[in-house]
Amino acid sequence: MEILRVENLSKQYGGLRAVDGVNLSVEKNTIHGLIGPNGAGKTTFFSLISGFETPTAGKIVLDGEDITGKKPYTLCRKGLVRTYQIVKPFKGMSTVDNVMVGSFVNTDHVAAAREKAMDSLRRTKLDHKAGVFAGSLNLCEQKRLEVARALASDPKILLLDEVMAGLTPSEVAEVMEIIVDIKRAGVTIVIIEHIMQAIMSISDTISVLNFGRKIAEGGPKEISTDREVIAAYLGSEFAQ
Ligand SMILES: Nc1ncnc2c1ncn2[C@@H]1O[C@H](COP(=O)(O)OP(=O)(O)OP(=O)(O)O)[C@@H](O)[C@H]1O
Repeated sequence: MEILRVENLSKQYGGLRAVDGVNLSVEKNTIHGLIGPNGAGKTTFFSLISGFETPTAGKIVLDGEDITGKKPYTLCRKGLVRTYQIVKPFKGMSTVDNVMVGSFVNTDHVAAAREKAMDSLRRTKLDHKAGVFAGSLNLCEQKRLEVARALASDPKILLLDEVMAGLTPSEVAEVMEIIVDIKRAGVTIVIIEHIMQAIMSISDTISVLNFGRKIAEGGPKEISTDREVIAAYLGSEFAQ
């Protein structure tokens, strides 16, 4: 069953079409990977879906409702939330207080918000760091904090922007496990990631963007052998 549909989505910056007529459908309770070379339009695509940018053309439908042009806060209340490529915790606040910022989307009660935050920290294996300043967390912990904060708002669909970038292989494995657990708990995930081995092993479906256009879509096996995808990443001589 479909949870998110994007029709002919486009974003033009001056003469540049960062996202160019993309059609895409995300199935409920799946992990949908979004890959493509640098500058392909992946982050812009996320910004359009999550309401941080307004599309030049096209339509975004969440659970049957047209959400095109809706603001991030409204979308968050409807269950669509994103994380950022660059982590920005409130460094002078504790880890749990950072995560409570997400909880307050759905509750005004401090005790309930704290409980939700602690639950999110357990799911991201950060509960032992609840009381420390977020500024003292290492990169992997800060990335998990971003995920915990998003989870605390109780999303139906979670957009993850490069949550594994800059991590060691064992940290990548740990984050992969956390993401699969989140899916198992019933959350649909759309994920941008450059680490191929990670995206290939956790995604149910992968869409490939290149110069703002969707050039391929399918299961990991199909994508890894697609000539156009190989050409986009490695140069056309490799696809011959
Ligand atoms: N606010 C903006 N104004 C003008 N051009 C922009 C803006 N945001 C993005 N772009 C351009 O749009 C194109 C797509 O950028 P985007 O960041 O979405 O790509 P990406 O696939 O996320 O890349 P990366 O993998 O490097 O993060 C790039 O050419 C970029 O320079």
